[in-house]
Amino acid sequence: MKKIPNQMLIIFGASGDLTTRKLIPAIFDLYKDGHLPESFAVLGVSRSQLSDKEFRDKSIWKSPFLQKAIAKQEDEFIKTFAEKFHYHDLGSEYDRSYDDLAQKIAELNEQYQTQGNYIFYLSTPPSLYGTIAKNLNEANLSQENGGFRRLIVEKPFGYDLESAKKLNETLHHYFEEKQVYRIDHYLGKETVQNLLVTRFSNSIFEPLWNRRYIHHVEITNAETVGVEKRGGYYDKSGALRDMFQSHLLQIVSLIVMEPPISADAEEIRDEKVKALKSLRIMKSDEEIIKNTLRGQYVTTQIEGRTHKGYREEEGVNPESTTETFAAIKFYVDNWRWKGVPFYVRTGKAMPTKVTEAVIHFKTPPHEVFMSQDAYRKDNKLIIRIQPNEGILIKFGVKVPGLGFHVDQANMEFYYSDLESAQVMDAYERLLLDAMQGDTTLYARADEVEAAWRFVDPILKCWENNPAVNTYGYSVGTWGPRNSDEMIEDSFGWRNPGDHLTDETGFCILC
Ligand SMILES: NC(=O)C1=CN([C@@H]2O[C@H](COP(=O)(O)OP(=O)(O)OC[C@H]3O[C@@H](n4cnc5c(N)ncnc54)[C@H](OP(=O)(O)O)[C@@H]3O)[C@@H](O)[C@H]2O)C=CC1
Ligand SMILES: O=C1O[C@H](COP(=O)(O)O)[C@@H](O)[C@H](O)[C@H]1O
Repeated sequence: MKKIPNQMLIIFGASGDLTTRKLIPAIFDLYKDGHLPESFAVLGVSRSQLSDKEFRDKSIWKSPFLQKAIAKQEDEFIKTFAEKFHYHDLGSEYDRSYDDLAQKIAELNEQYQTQGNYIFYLSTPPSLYGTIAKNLNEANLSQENGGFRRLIVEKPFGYDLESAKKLNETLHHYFEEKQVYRIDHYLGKETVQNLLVTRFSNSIFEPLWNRRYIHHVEITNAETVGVEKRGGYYDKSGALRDMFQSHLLQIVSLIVMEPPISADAEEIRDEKVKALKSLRIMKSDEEIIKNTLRGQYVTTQIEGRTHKGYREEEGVNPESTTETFAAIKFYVDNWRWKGVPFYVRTGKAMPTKVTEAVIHFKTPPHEVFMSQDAYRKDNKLIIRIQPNEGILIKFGVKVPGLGFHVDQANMEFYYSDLESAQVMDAYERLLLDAMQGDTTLYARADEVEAAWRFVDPILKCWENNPAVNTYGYSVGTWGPRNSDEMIEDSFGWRNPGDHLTDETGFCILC
């Protein structure tokens, strides 16, 4: 691993949920695993008035998200970690100027010898991203004179194509593109990255990876939880913006892209952009309504217990039409994928938490052998992104005994079986990359815009036709029942783990 330069991480929105729940535990893991540079400091910035001690107590010593990890360490070890954390408030009415902030940063830079290398992490409401970038620029904090200046921007990156473009323009006013790191935590997941390696380091897959051999591609992202405490945010977003536009289209781009000429960040991102640009944009409402479906979870009784419906969640409009489930069928208009349907669905309050991509291969051109009744003739490659990260191939084998009967067998690989299997948390990996200046796993401006270009007409159509193709679904189900009918040739969706009853959870074999 490259030596990581000394630096300071300045988190805007330091008193918020994401910082406490994800960022600080990720920084702690980096510290524990010896990945932090020799000189490193964190400066938390928000409006709340907190002393350094109060900030450290809230986000480290008393953080529910760190208790397990710190219980395993000596107090002295945690103390050294906590002392790297400082806090600065911008005043309850934003009345403290960024010159004060610049002064504070300069003092810490001196104290920690961070060599003027700063990463600014924007974990505030997105409406503030532009203002913060502007203020940083005016306080001479965005200019790379001596040290590096990087800006990590959290999702959502825009609300639609127009706002994403505007945000890009604004950021480019104050920071150069190479300084901007748009985070998509799915790219930090080991199995998402493994999609690239599986495809481009195995000559057994790549020759089959095209319209001649692939029948269709299916991607499922399911969560058991509802919107929890994020109802206010989610009600303005919905599943299409929250998951599909960002995380799921990232997975699509890795499945669709052409081989990059090297593992260089720009080469990979160029290919991903090309992939996203080749998604066929649905132009008419008629086409969109035919190829998309949305749902909202409704109040459900399960074994005598009432589970809240979406409209009853805190922060949600009781008449909301925001979708908590979305399923989209689309095509990719290029040489490799012409005519291959892609089916992607995402939903909350579903039976299990799972994200996987399934490549369904075409059946052999001529049936020579007799199949078992339940045998599905298509070979499948299942890439399990979470949980039980791994890969599975389903293929036909002879049933022992007389005749030539075929049944389906599995060949599988689990990450957990690797000896050195320590899967880094996505935020840990992505922070480390930003600290090293590696943008490969961050989204580029044109990539984000290409994704919005595909999603925008669907959003507009759904907004103009709130009742069309919208269905309720019970908590703990795979979304609206008619979503199965979307998939041609009566394949239906693969509902992993559906028939599994044991308590060990489900595996990719199911
Ligand atoms: N929470 C999550 O799981 C995820 C969140 N995100 C994104 O991360 C960002 C933060 O989300 P989350 O932590 O949940 O939000 P919260 O509402 O919990 O926190 C927002 C933070 O921003 C601070 N803040 C508000 N105004 C300013 C300002 N002018 N300058 C500096 N800080 C300010 C708030 O503190 P104060 O009031 O003290 O100023 C608070 O610390 C959002 O863009 C969200 O979409 C993305 C993926 C997942
Ligand atoms: O970005 C988001 O992702 C989470 C799901 O992330 P995962 O790593 O647990 O799969 C989702 O719950 C949230 O709504 C969304 O904003």
